[in-house]
Amino acid sequence: MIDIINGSKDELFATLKERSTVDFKDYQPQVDEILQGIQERGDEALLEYTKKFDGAVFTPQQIAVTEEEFQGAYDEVAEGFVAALRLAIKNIREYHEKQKQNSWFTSSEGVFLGQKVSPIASVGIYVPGGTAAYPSSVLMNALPAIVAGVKRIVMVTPPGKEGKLSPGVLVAAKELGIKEVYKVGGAQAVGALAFGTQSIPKVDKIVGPGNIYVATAKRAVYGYVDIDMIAGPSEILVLADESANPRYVAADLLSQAEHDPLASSLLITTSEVLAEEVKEEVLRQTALLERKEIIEKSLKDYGKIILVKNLEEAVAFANEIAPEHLELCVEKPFEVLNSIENAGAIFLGHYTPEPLGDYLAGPNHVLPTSGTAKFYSPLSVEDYMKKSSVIYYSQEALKKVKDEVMILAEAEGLTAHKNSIKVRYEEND
Ligand SMILES: NC(=O)c1ccc[n+]([C@@H]2O[C@H](COP(=O)([O-])OP(=O)(O)OC[C@H]3O[C@@H](n4cnc5c(N)ncnc54)[C@H](O)[C@@H]3O)[C@@H](O)[C@H]2O)c1
Ligand SMILES: N[C@H](CO)Cc1c[nH]c[nH+]1
Ligand SMILES: [Zn+2]
Repeated sequence: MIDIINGSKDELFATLKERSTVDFKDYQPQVDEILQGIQERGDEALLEYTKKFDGAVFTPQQIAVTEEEFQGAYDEVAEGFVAALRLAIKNIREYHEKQKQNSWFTSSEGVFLGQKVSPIASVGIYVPGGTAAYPSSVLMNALPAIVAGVKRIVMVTPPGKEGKLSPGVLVAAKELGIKEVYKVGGAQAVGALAFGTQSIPKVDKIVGPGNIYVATAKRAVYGYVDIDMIAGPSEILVLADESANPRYVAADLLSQAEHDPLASSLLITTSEVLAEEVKEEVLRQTALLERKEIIEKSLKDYGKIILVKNLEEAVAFANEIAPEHLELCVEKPFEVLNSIENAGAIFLGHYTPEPLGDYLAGPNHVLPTSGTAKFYSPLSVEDYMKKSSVIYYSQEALKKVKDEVMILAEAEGLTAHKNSIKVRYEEND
């Protein structure tokens, strides 16, 4: 169910290209119609689409999660869940605290310059919930916003047929103090956050991963609001030499395959023996897992084992693919790290499985996918902050540079610009 390719780049890149073009254009018309419905009819359309795509029937008053629903969720989560969540919150918060940028200012001879950093006022967080519920994505999206100081954090996530949200997702929101949670998902939720409805006031920015409908909607509303990035279906690339354990490698490949039929799981290895063993292990372990159908589809279409001659070739492949997650299951991972240029998150050694990063190591699990790690970075505190330049010149300091400013304005033919300098010295001279 997972093919071995012998060093041929072409076959691999053709598959990846096909995957990255399973794309927006096929879904755009339907998503545009949904967004237009939300823009024109607000809550009425939101409730209609929630019924159509999620099977949940609400009145406008039932969209927002109530305090009773938050409290009830604590009774439903498994033993140990809240303690595990609190450890994850601690690690993720500590990691993101280090990303916080401060305002800075400099001054000399009547000139005061600086950069004032402020949080974005309101942010909408999309927490996926179609085929699985993601309490961990609540933490990954909200904690950097909290660290940044965002005042209004709004969370949306799709309800199940009976109109309920996952208790784990609700507990995660409650633990972080998020009060505004709405039971809507898909493109209609993105539309509600971007344009506002009678029940959901609009936000300034929308963040968070989701399926192709969510990603297409985020792209479409960019400009009405800001967005973080298009974090699409999950990906893993394991780069392994003969020191790797085939059981661990197979398990890590399967961990991402279970997210989505469009997820991609790749192994690049220098060892033919390992390639064969991983192939067998993948079959053996899949039989023991629950989300077999998704895994089998994802591996059939986007699972590959690539045999290469040496580690240099493997690294070149990895940099070209720019995966969301890159595991370096090699004897000397820290040496290989130096040559990695493009990856959302890099996991070193045989005991740093990707799911550790998904849940509680500390770094963010919202990462660039589909090769966009060549230019995008993981979701971070910076995504929730904006900067303003600060400029002060004294009368004397302006006098020193007035001629140069007027020459530059003149060169652009902008006499009103020149005049704004000139009037100050006509009056005072
Ligand atoms: N990068 C990350 O950090 C990260 C984290 C978690 C999940 N993910 C990814 O997020 C995705 C989650 O997808 P999901 O589907 O489970 O949840 P989702 O919440 O993204 O999507 C579910 C919604 O899609 C809409 N929808 C479904 N079928 C539709 C249709 N035919 N027409 C219109 N709308 C439709 C529905 O409104 C539904 O509420 C997966 O691809 C997973 O890999 C990524
Ligand atoms: N691996 C996903 C990002 O691609 C994140 C996640 C959440 N829960 C489990 N995994
Ligand atoms: Zn995952």
